[in-house]
Amino acid sequence: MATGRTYNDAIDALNSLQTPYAVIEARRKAGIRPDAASVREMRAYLARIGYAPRDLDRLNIVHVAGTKGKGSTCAFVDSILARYQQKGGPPHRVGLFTSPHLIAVRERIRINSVPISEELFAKYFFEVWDRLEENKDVAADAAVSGSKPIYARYLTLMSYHVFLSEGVDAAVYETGIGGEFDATNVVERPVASGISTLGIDHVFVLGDTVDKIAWHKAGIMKPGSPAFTIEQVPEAAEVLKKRAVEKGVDLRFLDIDPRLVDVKIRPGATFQKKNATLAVALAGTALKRLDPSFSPRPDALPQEFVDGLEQVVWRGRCEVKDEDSVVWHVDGAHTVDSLKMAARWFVGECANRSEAGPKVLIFNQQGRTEAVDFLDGLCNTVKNADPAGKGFEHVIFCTNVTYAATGYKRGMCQLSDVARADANSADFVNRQHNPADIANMTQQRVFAERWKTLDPSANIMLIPSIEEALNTARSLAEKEGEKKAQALITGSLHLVGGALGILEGADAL
Ligand SMILES: Nc1ncnc2c1ncn2[C@@H]1O[C@H](COP(=O)(O)OP(=O)(O)OP(=O)(O)O)[C@@H](O)[C@H]1O
Ligand SMILES: [Mg+2]
Ligand SMILES: [Mg+2]
Repeated sequence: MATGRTYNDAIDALNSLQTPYAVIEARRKAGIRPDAASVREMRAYLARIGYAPRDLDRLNIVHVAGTKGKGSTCAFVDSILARYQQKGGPPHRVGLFTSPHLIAVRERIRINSVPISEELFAKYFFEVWDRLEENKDVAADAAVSGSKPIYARYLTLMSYHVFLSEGVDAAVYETGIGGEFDATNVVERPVASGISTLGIDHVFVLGDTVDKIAWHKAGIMKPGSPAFTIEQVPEAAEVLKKRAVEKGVDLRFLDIDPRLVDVKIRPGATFQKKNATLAVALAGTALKRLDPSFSPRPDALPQEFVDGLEQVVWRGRCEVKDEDSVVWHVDGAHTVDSLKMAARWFVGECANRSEAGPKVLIFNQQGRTEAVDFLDGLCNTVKNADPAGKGFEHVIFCTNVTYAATGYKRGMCQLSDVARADANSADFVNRQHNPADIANMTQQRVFAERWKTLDPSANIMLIPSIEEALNTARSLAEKEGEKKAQALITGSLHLVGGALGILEGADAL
């Protein structure tokens, strides 16, 4: 264990808790999945750092699960609550816990919408670390005696300590994977639970059909707490209803809130209005809990809600950055359905721009073999939207390594590089992928083969780093001349975080 106590030391210690690729593979082969023991273990860790689940009641937690739109919904709720906090509250301090991060791990734990500082992160990280060390045997569960929780669980545990120590009185929690067995599911009495759009993702852990996935997500509903969801595909809706009845939970299916009609939600697409609808219901329930006299007019949203929804900042989703020769469209979609949404959004943006030049795709996915099936919808959505049936002229498949020169050191690095990684890059360290696949661009080659069958006229390129991918797009654009190239950067949040870091430099966070 590192001897120092700096932010950098905290990040190194945290990275040592990542499950290595070899272990993930071994578990997958043995068919080991998270189960009820996961939440039991989280409770035991919570006890070791000095809290009982009922202590979490002080946080007035809004808990959100879903396949897509969790983070966006949480960001909307946070932004609405922030308007009340800024007026003097309640709430007086708002916590936000999300995953994954784009640029720095601190992004996952925010107070009043701002990522906690490096100093606070280091302080609370090591307080949790020390308590775990000191109370090795306090846990009722033998499985966790003496051990440390893995990466995502450690951050979840730490977030409770941060929020409780900092006097947070309303906290918004995004689940990591699933719900029933997720680390965030130690909360027993949330103020409200929200389930965003359900679809297919994390098939190994959650199952390969929407009903199995819905079962997991429904696990965040708790008796005594209202639950909300939006329109779902029938198989998912059925499971949610059934589990709500079993648990005795009042689950409401919300149609798009008519009060949003004049609210400028960005992007103005239906999926985002669903996220906003869910957020309005969740924030309203939280505010009512904090202040029983809170009773907004039924026919119009309070100004604080409108401002919160219109002014939300949620980086890496549907972002446009206009440069001299390229307009970058940046979206972290990484499932079949959300990539279709992202493609539709991109096409809409291009259509609004009279000077739109050639279309360029920069795509990365790492580690998920099913990702090759993400490409069909992406390719066809763009082709079908073009009157001449033209898709992307240039298609770049890159790895998730950020920089060309420093390679793995700044990117998703190998175990041996963890110690050498510098302050900023350590947030990107990822031991969960096979380094050989990245070096050989194995997955990118599979993508290229598929794209050739989808669109034989496309100019397909394999590029080893995000930095070089962006530079390639720029030089293609300059060659093409007067019309600005329209680039879509999508497929993974690692790609999007890396790209924003390069495009914005030090200002990225
Ligand atoms: N309700 C939705 N339905 C379908 N796609 C969505 C929805 N909301 C967002 N998306 C798409 O998914 C992307 C990721 O959104 P968001 O970060 O809110 O999802 P998430 O559930 O937090 O995903 P993650 O698995 O990355 O944590 C967005 O950029 C957008 O393209
Ligand atoms: Mg996910
Ligand atoms: Mg998320």
